[in-house]
Formats: sequence, structure tokens, C-alpha cells
Amino acid sequence: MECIGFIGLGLIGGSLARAIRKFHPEIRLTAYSHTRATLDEALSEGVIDEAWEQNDPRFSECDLVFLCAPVQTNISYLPFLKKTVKSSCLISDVGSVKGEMQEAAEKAGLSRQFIGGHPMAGSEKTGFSSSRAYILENAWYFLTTTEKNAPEDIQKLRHLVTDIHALPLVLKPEEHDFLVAGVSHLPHLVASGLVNTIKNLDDPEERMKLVAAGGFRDITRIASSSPVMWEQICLSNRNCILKVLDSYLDFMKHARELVAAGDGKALNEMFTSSRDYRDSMDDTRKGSVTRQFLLYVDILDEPGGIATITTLLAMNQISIKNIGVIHNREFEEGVLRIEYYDEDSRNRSAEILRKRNYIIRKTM
Ligand SMILES: NC(=O)c1ccc[n+]([C@@H]2O[C@H](COP(=O)([O-])OP(=O)(O)OC[C@H]3O[C@@H](n4cnc5c(N)ncnc54)[C@H](O)[C@@H]3O)[C@@H](O)[C@H]2O)c1
Ligand SMILES: O=C(O)C(=O)C[C@]1(C(=O)O)C=C[C@@H](O)C=C1
Repeated sequence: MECIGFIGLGLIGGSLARAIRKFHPEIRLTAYSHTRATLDEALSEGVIDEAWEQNDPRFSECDLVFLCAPVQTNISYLPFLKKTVKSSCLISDVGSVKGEMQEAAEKAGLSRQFIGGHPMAGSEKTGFSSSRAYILENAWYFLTTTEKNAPEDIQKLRHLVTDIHALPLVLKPEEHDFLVAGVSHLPHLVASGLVNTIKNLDDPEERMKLVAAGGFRDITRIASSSPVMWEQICLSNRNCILKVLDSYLDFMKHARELVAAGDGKALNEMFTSSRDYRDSMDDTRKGSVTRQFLLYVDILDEPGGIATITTLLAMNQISIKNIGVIHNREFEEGVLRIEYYDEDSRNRSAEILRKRNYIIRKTM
């Protein structure tokens, strides 16, 4: 692959371009995005080689084009690409919904060239300035294919995904859309619903907002995500979202009945079941593919305990992907769980912490 073009260069397009630049510096990268400032920033950082115009005829030079704008905006570019790209050029996207995009690609006469893509990673931030190459590392990267795609084309994309250290998972578009309706789209609706409920219930002094602590903040982080992106996702994946939303509403109705009836036993069973399932999530990941690098360490319950560890690791140039105290059946007293980007960082951390007499409870 000699030339890859991007349409849209925000959080995900920018992260993908950075990752390709990092692992394949020989590939020529070009982009068009809505805001000129984004393209200038990408050029000055050396992430792309050329900034192109909207519907630029030079897209004919690409071997692969990634559509990285909001989902329905991506669809609007298909007629231009059909007219412009060479017949050997592959077209992919990073959109969070795949079915509607696939149908549109077929309608545009691009079924052979189009292979849907969706990195299952990101954040509540937007824009190129928040993009990072590592966002995609060790993340699932869905590729949605049909029988119209040639196996060697699927293989090309699979290799690229592997080269940037993401984890390819090939699925049918409709399988993808139901999975993500459950684990991504429903949670965003729930987060938005929670925040708006509290906004409506709060008093004029906004005391609920003032006292909202860890639990509320943890579960609602994603409510800060881009409204345009989520509007388009909800419109594009309506049927699957309605199905999972109905199940969720039935469940909440049942939970309401248990609270109203004062049924402590049933409530306890409900919380036990969700706690056990949530705690088993890391094990599931481990069973399918080892994609996490974890260390569990005892910390003293005193102010600055976590800061001491993070400072120690930062002084040794070790980056942390995630950190937090967890309490579960295995670690009833609570331990600090640290997640790393790679195995080497985790192993070096264990060595450094042991030397400082920290007790490592488990690495995985
Ligand atoms: N944010 C996430 O966590 C996440 C994760 C995986 C996939 N996605 C998907 O990635 C896509 C982009 O999301 P993002 O988070 O990078 O959003 P973003 O807002 O950071 O980036 C969107 C980019 O598209 C550009 N754009 C908007 N309208 C355009 C147009 N008409 N023509 C050309 N460019 C245009 C914007 O200028 C921006 O550069 C969406 O389809 C989204 O569903 C997002
Ligand atoms: O972590 C977040 O902030 C995200 O919302 C990322 C997230 C998700 O739901 O997990 C959001 C949408 C994408 O399509 C993929 C990933």
C-alpha cells in the first residue's frame, strides 16, 4: 500500500493516521477534513504528508481511503468516491454503525471495494488535538465483510489493523450492530438519561450536581461525548438500539417493582448477579485473547498512596493506561489495579514496585 487517504481527521481518524505513521512511516498519508486548522495541525506535526480539498480529484491516487467523519456524513461521500477512486482502491470507515453504511456502499456500486471498520476504542473527547496513536493499541478493531469482498482484500486490512497493534475481529455488519447496540449505544443513552434526570431533579442551588461523587462520575463520563456523533449513531442503528433499550426498560421496571415491594432478597440477588458478571469481564477477555497487561498491588490506605506509585512509575518512563482501586471477592480489602499498554511496562513496574517492598498480589 503506497497511499492512504482520510476524509475526516478528528479523534479516531487522527489516531488511526498517527498509528499508521508510527508503524508504517513509508506510506504516504493524505487527508481532507472540514476544518482547515485540523489539516494544518496534522501537516505541521508530520502526521500527514498532504492536505487535500473536499472532493479532491487526487483521491484517485489512493490505494485505501478511510472515512472518519460521523456515520451519516461518511455515507454522503460514497458517490464522490465511486466517481473518483481507482477500481483497486479499498474503502473503509471507522463509523460506530455498520449496516446502513454497508447498504449505502452497495447502492453506490462499491460492494466489492468497501470493507467496514470500527475500532472499539475512543473517548468522550473530540477532534484531532485529542487523537493519539496508542488509543487503538490492544483495542478490538471490527472489520465487517460480505461475500462480495475478496479474501485477499480482507487480509490486507486485517494486516494493517494488526500492524498498528489493534485486534481485528471479522463480523457480519448486522452482528456488529447488535453487539455494539448493547455494549456501547445503550450505555450512552443510559448515561445521558442519568445526567438529564439529575439535572431535572436538582434544586436551584444545584446541590445534587455539587455532591455528585465517584459513582455518578464513573457511570456518566461518556455523557460528555459529541452530540452530533451520537445523534447520527442513534439514527443509523435504530432497530438494534430499540431492541436493547426495550430489554433495559423492562429490567428497570422490574427493579422498580422490587424496590416498591421492599423485596430485599430479590434486590440482593440482582446486585450479586451484576457484580459477578462485571467482575468476570477481565477473565472473558483473557480467555479469548490476551489483550490486557495488568498488575494488582496492595497500597496503604493513606493520602498520597496512589500518587506515590504513579510518580515512581512516571520517573521510570512507564505509561499507565488505567488505574483504580478495586474491591471484589478476590480482593475484599481492596487493591490497586494498574493496566499497561504492553507487557514490558507491566513487568518493569512489578520489578520496581517489588524493590520498594510493595506487595504484588497478581499480574496477568
Ligand atoms: N469517539 C469515539 O469514541 C469513537 C470510537 C470509534 C468510532 N467512532 C466513530 O468515528 C467517527 C468519527 O468520530 P470522532 O470521535 O473521531 O469524531 P470527531 O468529531 O473527533 O471527528 C470527526 C471529524 O470529521 C470531520 N468532519 C465533520 N463533518 C465533515 C464533513 N462533512 N466532511 C469532512 N469531514 C467532516 C470533522 O472536522 C472531524 O475532523 C464517527 O463515525 C464515530 O462513530 C468514534
Ligand atoms: O470510552 C469512550 O468514551 C467511548 O465512548 C468509546 C466507545 C464506547 O462506547 O466504548 C464509543 C463509541 C465507539 O463506537 C467505540 C467506543
